[in-house]
Amino acid sequence: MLGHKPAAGRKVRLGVMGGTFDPIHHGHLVAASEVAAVFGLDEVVFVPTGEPWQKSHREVSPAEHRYLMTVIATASNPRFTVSRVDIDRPGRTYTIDTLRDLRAARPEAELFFITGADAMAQIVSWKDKDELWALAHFVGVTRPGHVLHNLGRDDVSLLEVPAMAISSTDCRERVAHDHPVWYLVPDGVVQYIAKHRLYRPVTSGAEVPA
Ligand SMILES: Nc1ncnc2c1ncn2[C@@H]1O[C@H](COP(=O)(O)OP(=O)(O)OP(=O)(O)O)[C@@H](O)[C@H]1O
Ligand SMILES: O=C(O)c1ccc[n+]([C@@H]2O[C@H](COP(=O)([O-])O)[C@@H](O)[C@H]2O)c1
Repeated sequence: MLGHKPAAGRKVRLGVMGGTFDPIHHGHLVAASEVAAVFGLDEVVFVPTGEPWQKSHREVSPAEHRYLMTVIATASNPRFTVSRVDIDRPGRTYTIDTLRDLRAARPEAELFFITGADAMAQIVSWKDKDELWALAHFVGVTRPGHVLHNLGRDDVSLLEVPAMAISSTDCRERVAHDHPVWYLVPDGVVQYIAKHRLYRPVTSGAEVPA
């Protein structure tokens, strides 16, 4: 098992960072790192979405690209791991399934689902939302430009994390306009995006310059 062993007799504390990660950026990594430190997590598993149904208004990059970028971004941290549960499950991705699958795979672990302020505000629209709370402790983290609400629940924790005004949308737009994403995403992810020409406008054969 990756991650760190807990003290004898204590349950493994497993953070779960779900996201589309198109691409993964330093805002995701800082949020996970801060929650891990404050909640004494043994491991944080990053779970790239398969079909993120609330992002169906835009084209999402193939899951394998998003998965591999997540592996590259987390590789240097011994407490960070990546799970394929959401990308290997056919159909739309719902957190209720993510948490059930992780509970089945890691019955020894106590789960902490990490979510940014924007996603937190959307939870009321998530599938089977009333059943989520029994499966994991939810930790809402601050994000520049969004107000963090606790949904009126005592069992949800709120945490201020270092402010990283970065979004995947902004990273994609920067690449599309030939602007740098160095230091917004990990170096290996910059290279991966360039190597696979992700987020570049598609040029048809007819548009080859003279
Ligand atoms: N800069 C950030 N600070 C804190 N939390 C963040 C930050 N960026 C994303 N998150 C949180 O990480 C999780 C996954 O986010 P996601 O992969 O959708 O990234 P995103 O930057 O919001 O993407 P997009 O711009 O494509 O919507 C969500 O819970 C989101 O709120
Ligand atoms: O369960 C749902 O209905 C649901 C709806 C939207 C988002 N989520 C989860 O929220 C996390 C962040 O999603 P996103 O779309 O902001 O990248 C990710 O783990 C998604 O699977 C979950």
